[in-house]
Amino acid sequence: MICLKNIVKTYNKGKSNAYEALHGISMEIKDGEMTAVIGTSGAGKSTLLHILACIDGYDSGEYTIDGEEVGRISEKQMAQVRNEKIGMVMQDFALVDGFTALDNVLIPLDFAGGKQRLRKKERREKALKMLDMVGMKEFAGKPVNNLSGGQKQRVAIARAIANDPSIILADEPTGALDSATTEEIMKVFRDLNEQGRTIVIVTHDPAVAEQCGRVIRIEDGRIVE
Ligand SMILES: Nc1ncnc2c1ncn2[C@@H]1O[C@H](COP(=O)(O)OP(=O)(O)OP(=O)(O)O)[C@@H](O)[C@H]1O
Repeated sequence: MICLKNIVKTYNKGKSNAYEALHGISMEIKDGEMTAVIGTSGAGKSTLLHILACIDGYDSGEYTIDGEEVGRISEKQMAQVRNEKIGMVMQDFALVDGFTALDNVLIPLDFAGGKQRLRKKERREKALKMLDMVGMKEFAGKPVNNLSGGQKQRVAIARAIANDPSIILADEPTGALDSATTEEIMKVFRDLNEQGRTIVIVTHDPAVAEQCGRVIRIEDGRIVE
């Protein structure tokens, strides 16, 4: 499903401060796999995740999702792939403070275009269903700034899955959480994986990596294990 062949990524390409962060990454992630990406600070984990998420481009190599080469499509098509196929979860939750949990989950549903677009009432029902899936339905009307870290991350996961993406990419999703809350959030990811979603989690935490079916270690911009 996800296939990277010899991906090279240089920051500040062509400038005096150019820095090659990925030196030729090749890997395959199959449908339904739950994969951890680990490695020391600066190894290139976030860089790789941003490429997978179609947030960042790359210099050379080939990246295909479901056989479609991402590098060859337009910016607009890339945004479409991002919206339809990928859900992102960040360490700092990236929720809109002051918005309720429900309104945060509604954001991707309100932005969805084309055949994915639902009517207003259906969008609300869908958002509530997503909150229910992560155990947060009863908090739907609460402003997210009044929630705990673990609750915020649940809302962020509900938002990430709102448009039914097949791939969930998470960048240190438990980095701001204590170990008990980390365990709860990992249970949410495992449940989503069991429902068939492909999950890639960048983490520093061995306890998180341990719960993934597969671990990819990156050092110095290369896969070493
Ligand atoms: N926007 C940027 N401009 C220049 N260099 C960058 C940029 N982003 C990252 N880098 C460099 O690329 C390398 C890989 O960074 P990346 O953030 O992918 O590492 P990481 O493994 O995610 O690290 P961490 O665990 O600390 O988040 C680092 O040396 C970093 O300094």
